[in-house]
Amino acid sequence: MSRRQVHLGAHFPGVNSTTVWTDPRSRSQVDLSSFEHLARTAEEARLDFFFLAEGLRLREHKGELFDLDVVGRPDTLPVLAALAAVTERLGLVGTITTTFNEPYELARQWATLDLLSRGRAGWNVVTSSDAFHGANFRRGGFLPHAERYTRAAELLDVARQLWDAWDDDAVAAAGAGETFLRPGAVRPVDHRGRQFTVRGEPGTPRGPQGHPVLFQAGDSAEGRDLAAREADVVFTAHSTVEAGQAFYADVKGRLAAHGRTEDDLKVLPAVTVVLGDTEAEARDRARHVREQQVTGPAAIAFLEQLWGRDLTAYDPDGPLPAEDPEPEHVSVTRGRVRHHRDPAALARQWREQAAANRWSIRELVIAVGDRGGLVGTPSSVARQVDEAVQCRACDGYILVPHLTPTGLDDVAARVVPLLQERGVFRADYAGPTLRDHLGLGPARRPTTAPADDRRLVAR
Ligand SMILES: Cc1cc2nc3c(=O)[nH]c(=O)nc-3n(C[C@H](O)[C@H](O)[C@H](O)COP(=O)(O)O)c2cc1C
Repeated sequence: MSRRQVHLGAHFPGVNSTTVWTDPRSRSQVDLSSFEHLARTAEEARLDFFFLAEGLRLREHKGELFDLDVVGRPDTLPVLAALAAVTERLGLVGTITTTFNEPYELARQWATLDLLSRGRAGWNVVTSSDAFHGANFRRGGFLPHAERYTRAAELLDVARQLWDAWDDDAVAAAGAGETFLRPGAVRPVDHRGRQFTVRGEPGTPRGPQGHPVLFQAGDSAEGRDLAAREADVVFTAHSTVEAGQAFYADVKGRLAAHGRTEDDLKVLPAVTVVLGDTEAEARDRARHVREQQVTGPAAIAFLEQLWGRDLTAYDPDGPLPAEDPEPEHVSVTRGRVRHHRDPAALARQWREQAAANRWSIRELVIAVGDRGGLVGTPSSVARQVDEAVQCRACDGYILVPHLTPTGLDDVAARVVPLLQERGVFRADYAGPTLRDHLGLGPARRPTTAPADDRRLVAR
């Protein structure tokens, strides 16, 4: 039996604590040349797609803008549209929330990107984390967690109706015949739901993929259900083999209820990669990267997120605070997803870990914030990627470099050829569209409605 094929995406390292902006090789996170460099590198290596995250508000810490790592980024869709002009085959995937947008405008924008890129558009659907982001939008507050997913489901339903309203061959070939549109090839949409009312014919012709490839990132049961029902790819943070296998089994186990099979949904965790000529050199480099990511002030700010109070009097190279966090004050940081269910218990656990290993605050933060990632020689990293895919921990990875924009260069030059040699990664693109790269069939409409609100998507 042939080996399962690896899928790879390139995450633009624009913002966040993984990005090492103090490195002298770092360049702008907003300049077109940076996006272009990463995209061209990814395309030359025959990666499946380029990937952009979305952040709709600058993070705050203790009432001020959080300035210890990179913040501020351009809007997703114009960046992808610009990249469509400088790449030929690479998939172009971006994150856009369903919580603050309207389905008509999103369907139109994604269809436009799919047209401009000739079938390379992919939409990472997220529902956003908190009311802090909501304050920037006219909805003001925020939808409760479950309602965000109900809204996402209805929004996707409307978007699919809009994408399907034009037939593939609705428009006559230029210069042929007297009528521009084939009669009956564009049908009106008439949707009246709890969140949206949309009536009329959409103004944008159908893109080459029909529907853009749909990604989903959200880890709750509702998020996983949305992925199982609607998505072609799920983006996850479960990047270790053990956590990945559990996530993979869970999310793929949800597919049958929607008449779908394992191959219909790809699981792609975010992962960092650090290479060296020897294993020891790679480990040293990984350690150096972590030390650059976790400066002394960053370590203190990280602890303050759990303790919920100012800890700047503490020495980052000294021991952890002896007192416990006060739960009612927890979360002095806004705009970043954190799930500390029991801060006091976690603080105790960290204190014990630090004492047992003789770690300072900074060493503790370096250790507990480390998601593992792929560290090793090019051949050991290629083997790790291959094995993770064969043992169903994932279907590949979204690679998250720590340097903007050159962080993918070494992986592209040194690891991808080894994956090709192993017979698990394409030597060239098999087709022109992102659907082709991911081995996905034609765009489909979901066969089942959301369990909690079937009325909304009855058709
Ligand atoms: C791997 C991953 C990547 C995400 N990326 C983004 C992002 O770029 N922008 C964003 O607003 N939310 C992002 N999210 C957060 C989701 O929007 C979601 O709101 C959040 O995970 C809470 O939903 P949940 O309870 O279903 O996990 C991401 C989530 C995951 C798991």
